[in-house]
Amino acid sequence: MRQHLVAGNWKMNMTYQDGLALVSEITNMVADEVSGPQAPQVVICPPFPFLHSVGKLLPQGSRFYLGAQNCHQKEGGAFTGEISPKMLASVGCEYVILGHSERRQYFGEDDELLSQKLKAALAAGLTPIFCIGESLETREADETFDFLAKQLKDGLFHLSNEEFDKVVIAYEPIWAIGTGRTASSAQAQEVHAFIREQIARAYDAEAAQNTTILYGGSANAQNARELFAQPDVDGGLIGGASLKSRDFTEIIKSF
Ligand SMILES: O=C[C@H](O)COP(=O)(O)O
Repeated sequence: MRQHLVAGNWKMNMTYQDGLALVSEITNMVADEVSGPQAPQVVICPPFPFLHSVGKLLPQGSRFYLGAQNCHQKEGGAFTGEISPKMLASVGCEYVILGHSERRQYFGEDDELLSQKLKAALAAGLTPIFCIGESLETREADETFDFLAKQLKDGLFHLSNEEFDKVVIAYEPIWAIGTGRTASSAQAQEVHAFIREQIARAYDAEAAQNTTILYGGSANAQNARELFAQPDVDGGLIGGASLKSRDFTEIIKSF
């Protein structure tokens, strides 16, 4: 179901102690300052070792949810060092980020592997936050829309209607991630509207309207309000600014 949503992706940052302190600050600030029908769901995505403890700090029945940054494609077995979707669900995770450009770039995750991960995550009852986004080279070559259409088709549109219904999409232009160079609100809106068009073609108009589509890439307390005001931008996948309680809370308040 389409909804306002802000997810904080901590990536490989924070110690356990700092992470728990951050979550306590955020939950307290949000409880005091955030309310109303426009207020988003908030997903906290810490590193694996912190998941269980962070989950315990999230108030039950509140707007907060726990998410992971990745998962393996199998339910279990001899895969040393890996974490299955079932394990994530068992520690209270409800979301998992998949297809982040850092996973694609540094860990060689391709559409075939991501398809398997998506299926596995859905089978375990997790909501995937599936990331797509073009490089600067692709944008400058004026190939953004072809590139994104292919990422959607190969990465996501193999899902059944019922499966697709449970997926959140995050548009993250690679050139904007961690660079301080945010996509303009017009650029974000243009791509988000394009994504909805592609969903309508692959599924139907209702699916397109019901999909939650987040923007990610140097979103911060200063630019979130304008980004979230765009008709097809439903929220954000936040990296750097999710590591500071005041900044993250301001972003959560930006609807
Ligand atoms: O997952 C989050 C994105 O990669 C955005 O990161 P950023 O906000 O640090 O640019």
